[in-house]
Amino acid sequence: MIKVGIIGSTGYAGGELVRILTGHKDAEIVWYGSRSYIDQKYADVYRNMFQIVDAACMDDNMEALAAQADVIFTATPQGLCASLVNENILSQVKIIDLSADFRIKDVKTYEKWYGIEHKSPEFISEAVYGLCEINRNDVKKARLIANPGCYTTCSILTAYPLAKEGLIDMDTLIIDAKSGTSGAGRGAKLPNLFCEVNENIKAYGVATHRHTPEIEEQLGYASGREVVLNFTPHLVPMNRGILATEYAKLTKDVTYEEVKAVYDKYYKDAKFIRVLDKGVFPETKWVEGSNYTDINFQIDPRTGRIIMMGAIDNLVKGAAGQAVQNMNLAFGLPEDEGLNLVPMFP
Ligand SMILES: NC(=O)C1=CN([C@@H]2O[C@H](COP(=O)(O)OP(=O)(O)OC[C@H]3O[C@@H](n4cnc5c(N)ncnc54)[C@H](OP(=O)(O)O)[C@@H]3O)[C@@H](O)[C@H]2O)C=CC1
Ligand SMILES: CC(=O)N[C@@H](CCC(=O)OP(=O)(O)O)C(=O)O
Repeated sequence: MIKVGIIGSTGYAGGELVRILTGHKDAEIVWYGSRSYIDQKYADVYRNMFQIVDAACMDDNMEALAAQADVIFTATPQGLCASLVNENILSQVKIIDLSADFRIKDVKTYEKWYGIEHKSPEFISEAVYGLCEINRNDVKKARLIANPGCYTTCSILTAYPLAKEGLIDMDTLIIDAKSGTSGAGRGAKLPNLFCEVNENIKAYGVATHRHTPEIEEQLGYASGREVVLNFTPHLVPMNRGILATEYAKLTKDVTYEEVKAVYDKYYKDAKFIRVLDKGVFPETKWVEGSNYTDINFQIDPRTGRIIMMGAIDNLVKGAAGQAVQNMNLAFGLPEDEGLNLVPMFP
């Protein structure tokens, strides 16, 4: 049994980790970390866990937790994991960080976009970017895994095969993405109040969103060149889900079948990626509650552009599901253990 500690178990991403790991046959949660609910029953924080989780919440003492666990998930605000991790901890336990602390390889870029000082830059280079479908082999050997962001997971997976094969002109790539409000976490924030979000759609972080450099960096590795792109996120009145619509000029004349073959080349064995049938486009409802990424595309011969679309559940493939997928890989388990979550509808 893998002993799991979760720092930040009382947030939305942490709560989803608890939900998924409760059904994982090879994992046992030994630490329900919290800042605000220490010593209170976890099931009082999330009543869906009544009679399922009996434990009380604990603090964020990573040193103490490292002595008890095989893996620690940090589902905490930006900067916290970097401030807690050290060599002694990493020599005892694997860490899967759901925040952005170890995602971006250039510390100055991280500090610029996040506006905070990085407290343990010495571990950035060894951290593996945990986008399982792309970095599967490195994840298996990693002791520190940087779980990708929700917008980034969806945006990168949607464009990755075409970027890798040089089929799209990276200078023309534009990503328009929409997210449900759980993406902003459980903490009370004025822009996320019911009256601000309900019956409303709004762009935010325009030209400044912190996922921009993460997407640029990863698609840069894929395409073998520097990528600078426009990424515009929107908040939509739903609980979960991300839909990314991406536009780029094609570098050559290609048919539907040729592009489909490129997606199949990269994803045909990827359990959690579903390239949809011709003319069927991703919808957030069809992936909700699951670890799937649904993808499809449409060539527009009139403009010479391709329109690519991807949908995920931000809390599952965009956070906790992907984190568990990373854990499975890192511990030599089947990649889908505990993750056979059938999408729910309606
Ligand atoms: N929501 C999403 O869709 C996604 C989130 N993420 C990332 O996951 C992380 C968590 O996000 P999310 O769950 O949405 O956020 P929430 O605001 O819902 O939860 C934050 C969690 O962190 C804990 N926490 C806050 N401050 C501290 C602290 N100083 N010390 C210890 N624990 C602390 C909170 O504890 P308590 O409640 O007990 O005070 C809570 O458990 C973030 O880095 C986020 O960027 C990544 C992908 C998707
Ligand atoms: C709707 C909403 O507010 N979403 C969050 C992204 C959540 C996420 O995945 O981002 P990280 O893992 O990088 O924190 C945002 O825009 O900041």
